[in-house]
Amino acid sequence: GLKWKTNELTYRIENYTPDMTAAEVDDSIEKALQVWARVTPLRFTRIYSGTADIMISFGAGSHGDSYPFDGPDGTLAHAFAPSVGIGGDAHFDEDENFTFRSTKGYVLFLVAAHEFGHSLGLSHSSDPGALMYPMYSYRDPNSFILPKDDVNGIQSLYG
Ligand SMILES: CC(C)C[C@H](C(=O)NO)C(=O)N[C@@H](CC(=O)O)C(=O)NCc1ccccc1
Ligand SMILES: [Ca+2]
Ligand SMILES: [Zn+2]
Ligand SMILES: [Zn+2]
Repeated sequence: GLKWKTNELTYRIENYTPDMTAAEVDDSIEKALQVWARVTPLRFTRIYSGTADIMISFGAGSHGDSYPFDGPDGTLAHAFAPSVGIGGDAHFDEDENFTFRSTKGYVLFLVAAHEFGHSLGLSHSSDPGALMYPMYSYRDPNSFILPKDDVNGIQSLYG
């Protein structure tokens, strides 16, 4: 579907990557959701069992859907547009090295923020400075500001 019909969404972290501590994964996911919550009426509540709107998991190769991952690099993650079932879910390629703040590997916060853009209904942007640009580029997570193109995109759906 195009967008969520409600502003109150739930998420669940189903498993963890061994690349980082659980607390670092939790913080990365929370901060990535806050990126979008800050510029929309959307609110995210974490649940620890059952089915959430946004189910978050790490897996390598074939991992339970029709889109197997491809080993190190290439595809880093994917997420499904809003809908029932797999809609909204975000899967991260465990064959990547995810990091908390380091430039070595891929910063989970940045990848997750990009994926949650898809989970909320955004497609890729042609603006090279946009978070939703197709290719990962490192930005300091501590000073990250959502680019205008992404603000416009999400507010056109949930403004
Ligand atoms: C066709 C899809 C499944 C490719 C996939 C993606 O866009 N996922 O949202 C992906 O992992 N793209 C790579 C780039 C590539 O495969 O060429 C990427 O870096 N995505 C994560 C990303 C992109 C921009 C900012 C932050 C993170
Ligand atoms: Ca990969
Ligand atoms: Zn998947
Ligand atoms: Zn993408």
